[in-house]
Amino acid sequence: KDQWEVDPEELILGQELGSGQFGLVLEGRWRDKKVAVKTIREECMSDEEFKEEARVMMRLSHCKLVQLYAVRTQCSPMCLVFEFMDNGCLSDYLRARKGRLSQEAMLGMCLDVSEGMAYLESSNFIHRDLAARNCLVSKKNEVKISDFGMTRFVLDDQYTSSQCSKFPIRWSAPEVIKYCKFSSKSDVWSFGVLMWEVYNEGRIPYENRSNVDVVESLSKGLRLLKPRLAPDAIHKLMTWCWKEKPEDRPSFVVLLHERAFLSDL
Ligand SMILES: Cn1cc(-c2ccnc(-n3ncc4cc(C(C)(C)C)cc(F)c4c3=O)c2CO)cc(Nc2ccncn2)c1=O
Repeated sequence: KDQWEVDPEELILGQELGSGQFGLVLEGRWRDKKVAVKTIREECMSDEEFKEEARVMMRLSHCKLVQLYAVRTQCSPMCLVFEFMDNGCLSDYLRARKGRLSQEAMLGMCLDVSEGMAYLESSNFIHRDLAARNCLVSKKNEVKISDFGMTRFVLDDQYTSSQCSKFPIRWSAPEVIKYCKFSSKSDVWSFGVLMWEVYNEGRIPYENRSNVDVVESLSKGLRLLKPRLAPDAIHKLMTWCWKEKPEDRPSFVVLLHERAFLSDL
């Protein structure tokens, strides 16, 4: 028995949190902690490679990543036991607090995400779908990164090929849209869009444009406009994240040390 294998007796399942990408997500209790339990339907995830990956994901541990505590792979449906994030996903959180978000709160959210992403970057782990909808908010209003790397297990090719409707075009770097070339620098592009979401209180990027229009305007060098609430220094960082060439974009560790992010100023 792998030490990460959860003991079914220890896991108490509660009510539904949502129907996640791979199956139901339930509230639960595990070893006196409140948890979120993700059940994984076999038909929507390739089994073996996932088990191996689960061990990698459990080794990724950082205060700004949603922690994977344990997995149950020995019986179906497989399930993943995560730390519980009381305030749900960041996009809903932003929309619910529209008009009430302070500058400190918005800057803090961007800092939280850049810290978690700098850790993933240093672990050579690419998220592949960084967006406010894939970040979660804790009881203490900390933002943590969720579902990193999980797109690789999505069997539904509506998600995975960039021509299809469910592909996150509005968060994707040009080289991802054109050649599916993922890297930490393509995560940095997505982080720029996430900052835009935060300072636009959860609005959809390129709101009234179709995916085709978005791709076309990006190729002409057009970019998202500065959100009304964003200071110039933050907008400058966003546009740096949206440089056409990946090598011209900052790394997360460089972003972390940017003046606009140094909260001690
Ligand atoms: C850990 N966790 C997960 C969730 C939760 C619930 C339902 N779906 C999801 N999602 N959301 C998004 C998602 C996205 C993917 C991609 C492969 C990247 C496309 C893969 C997933 F597997 C999920 C998933 O499972 C989550 C996110 O994994 C909700 C929590 N908390 C709350 C609290 C209050 N209200 C609602 N949720 C929580 O603490």
